[in-house]
Amino acid sequence: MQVTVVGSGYVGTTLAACLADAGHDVTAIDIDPDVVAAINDGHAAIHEPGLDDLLAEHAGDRLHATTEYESVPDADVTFLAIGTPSNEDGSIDLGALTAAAEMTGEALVESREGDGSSTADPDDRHLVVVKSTITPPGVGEVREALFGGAGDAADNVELATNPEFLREGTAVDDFQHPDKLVFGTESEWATERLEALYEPLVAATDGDVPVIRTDPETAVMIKYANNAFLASKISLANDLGNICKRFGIDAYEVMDAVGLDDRIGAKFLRSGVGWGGSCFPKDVDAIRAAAREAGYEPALLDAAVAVNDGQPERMLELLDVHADVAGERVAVLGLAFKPGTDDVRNSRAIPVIEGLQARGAEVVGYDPVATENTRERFPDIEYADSAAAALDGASAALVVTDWDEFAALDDAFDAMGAPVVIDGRRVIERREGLTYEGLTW
Ligand SMILES: NC(=O)c1ccc[n+]([C@@H]2O[C@H](COP(=O)([O-])OP(=O)(O)OC[C@H]3O[C@@H](n4cnc5c(N)ncnc54)[C@H](O)[C@@H]3O)[C@@H](O)[C@H]2O)c1
Ligand SMILES: O=c1ccn([C@@H]2O[C@H](COP(=O)(O)OP(=O)(O)O[C@H]3O[C@H](CO)[C@@H](O)[C@H](O)[C@H]3O)[C@@H](O)[C@H]2O)c(=O)[nH]1
Repeated sequence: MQVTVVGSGYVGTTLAACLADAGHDVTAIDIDPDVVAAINDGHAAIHEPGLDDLLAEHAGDRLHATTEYESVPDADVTFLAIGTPSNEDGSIDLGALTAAAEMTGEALVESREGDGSSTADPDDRHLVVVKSTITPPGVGEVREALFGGAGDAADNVELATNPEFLREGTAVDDFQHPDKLVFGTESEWATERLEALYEPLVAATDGDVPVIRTDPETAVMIKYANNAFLASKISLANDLGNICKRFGIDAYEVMDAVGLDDRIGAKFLRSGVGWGGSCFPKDVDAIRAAAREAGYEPALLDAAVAVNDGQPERMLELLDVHADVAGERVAVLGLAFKPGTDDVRNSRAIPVIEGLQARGAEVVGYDPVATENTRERFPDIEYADSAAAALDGASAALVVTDWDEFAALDDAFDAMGAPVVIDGRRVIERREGLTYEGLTW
């Protein structure tokens, strides 16, 4: 199939590379020429394990990147994978996505004018699929932008939604081995087209991927329910973990046992400094705002956010018990919102660094891949080239991201003055000579 992917960020680049790998001819569009140049050069503008290998294999062959929308009319499917960030009040900002939808519609008109056709040709229908995470009311807004751009050509265009569940750090593997596929369509034709598109991917997984065929609004609600559930699950683990800490009980021992209950499951029960990233915070905020707009107060989701927002400060309060860090060098180990990515959007490192700065500490940060992205937010703190260099001469260390390499740190703590380690992710072993506090254990 001919596929166009509009937006080449974490989701769009993964989608484009994996669809090319599945045998489709893919054009990746982005307004950022550097992103386009990187893809055509066979590597990604972001850090995502496995992605560069796919780009190196398919760029210039089944995968091309461009800043132009020219490939849209010839595509069997055009995906919109544009960011949907938060407005100040937490509601979804659809500005970039509706702009891209309108440009996609306009590209279809131009092709219609180009070939002189004036009536709807049922064999020449265009399926435009929203990959971005959008609220149910947002579906109508994107449809309006797309059809508005398409004008008279709109009768040949159909909108569908196909939310994405991949995680950063494991994006390629998640996309290639999905737990489920969700097709939100308005016709059998659109459903069949999506089935045909995903067929090689499903076949590669022995064909046992559940497919949910539903309407566009239900499909996007499934995505929010998914993220809201997972974020709340972690917040519940954090709430219970904070209680455990008060009683001197190890929350990990407790939750490991709780997770053995089939009805609960073992995943996403790791308590600590909380959930960050480009998805959970903004998506939980967006669905809370949409619920409120519709006249419903989402009390449980409000509480999940409140617990999450409190965790970085709880970490700093534990530090206060052991050290006055004013004027002291303090290491922050891990800047990315999770291991395996260079993404720092809503990383828990941000409130932790701000809290340290408010205490007058001299912050030195270390992350294997997220330093440059953090520098944009905190240009004036020191950045170390290794965890050991960050710890050298520091009077305290705060572990914010569970990178594997931190678990291997041992002698490096000897270079600290009077070593205090506050572990927000349970990666460091307690050891002799180390004043160690786990956030919930
Ligand atoms: N990041 C994730 O792990 C993840 C997972 C599932 C779903 N999602 C959802 O997918 C969507 C995209 O997320 P992301 O993290 O990939 O975003 P991103 O910010 O990494 O990428 C968006 C890209 O779109 C480009 N862009 C903006 N306007 C454009 C336009 N008019 N035409 C062409 N390109 C344009 C930007 O330059 C950028 O490269 C969001 O709705 C997000 O919630 C993200
Ligand atoms: O037990 C856990 C698991 C995760 N986290 C934190 O939760 C955040 C999110 O982690 P994760 O879900 O692994 O990464 P994301 O890439 O944000 O993926 C989430 O958000 C994506 C965007 O919507 C969805 O597609 C994914 O299904 C969903 O897991 C990170 O800060 C993690 O440190 C915990 O604190 N405890």
